[in-house]
Amino acid sequence: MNARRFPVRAVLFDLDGTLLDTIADLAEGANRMLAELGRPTRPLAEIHSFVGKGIPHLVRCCMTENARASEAEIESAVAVFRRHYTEVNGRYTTIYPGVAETLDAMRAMDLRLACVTNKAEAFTLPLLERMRLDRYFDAVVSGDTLPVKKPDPAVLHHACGLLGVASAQALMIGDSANDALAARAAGMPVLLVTYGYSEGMPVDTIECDGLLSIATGALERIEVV
Ligand SMILES: O=C(O)COP(=O)(O)O
Ligand SMILES: [Mg+2]
Repeated sequence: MNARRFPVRAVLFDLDGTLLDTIADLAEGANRMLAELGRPTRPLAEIHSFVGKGIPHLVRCCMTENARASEAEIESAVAVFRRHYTEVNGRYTTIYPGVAETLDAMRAMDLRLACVTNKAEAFTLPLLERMRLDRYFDAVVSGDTLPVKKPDPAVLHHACGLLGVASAQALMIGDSANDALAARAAGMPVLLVTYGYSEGMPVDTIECDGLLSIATGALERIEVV
């Protein structure tokens, strides 16, 4: 049976865990931070479960999960993380299979494309350039573009405003509950990839409009209007 196609003029993509596999660089930045602060480093799988709500949240989890840290220590740890992550951002990052083909096909369909990420702008823009993905996007909304991040729907409305489309004419493609909740609240359909980072939650337990094992699967779920 064919799944329902969503009538769309734009597609909004999450970044970490959806377009790019960035976990090795995030874990390297986090562990360099922990080592500098004289704290035990953490396994990659644990850091994986901390990714999704932006850098301040990642650093807070690294500092407080089975450990203690004051607010002042967490705040200065964010600055340490940012210094290390600036050095490693993109070093071990890879593009997931099917992503470039999907973006090429969507551009050929005249869809407007945006990247909407909780990653801070200082890391998002150089990473998109380094991975040669910047050329696909008509708009990029990062974790510190607005005072709020996903799951707040304001970031998706903001991206649609930049693209000049109504939120109801856009499709969100992400990997976590932050993407799904933001899309639901913004009144747009959402598909989740099964290969990304979902904060330790099984992705098939997150309420959404469908799962994608590879990004190209999205092409069968849209109809350009
Ligand atoms: O920075 C994060 O924690 C996650 O970023 P994302 O929104 O691109 O998945
Ligand atoms: Mg993500």
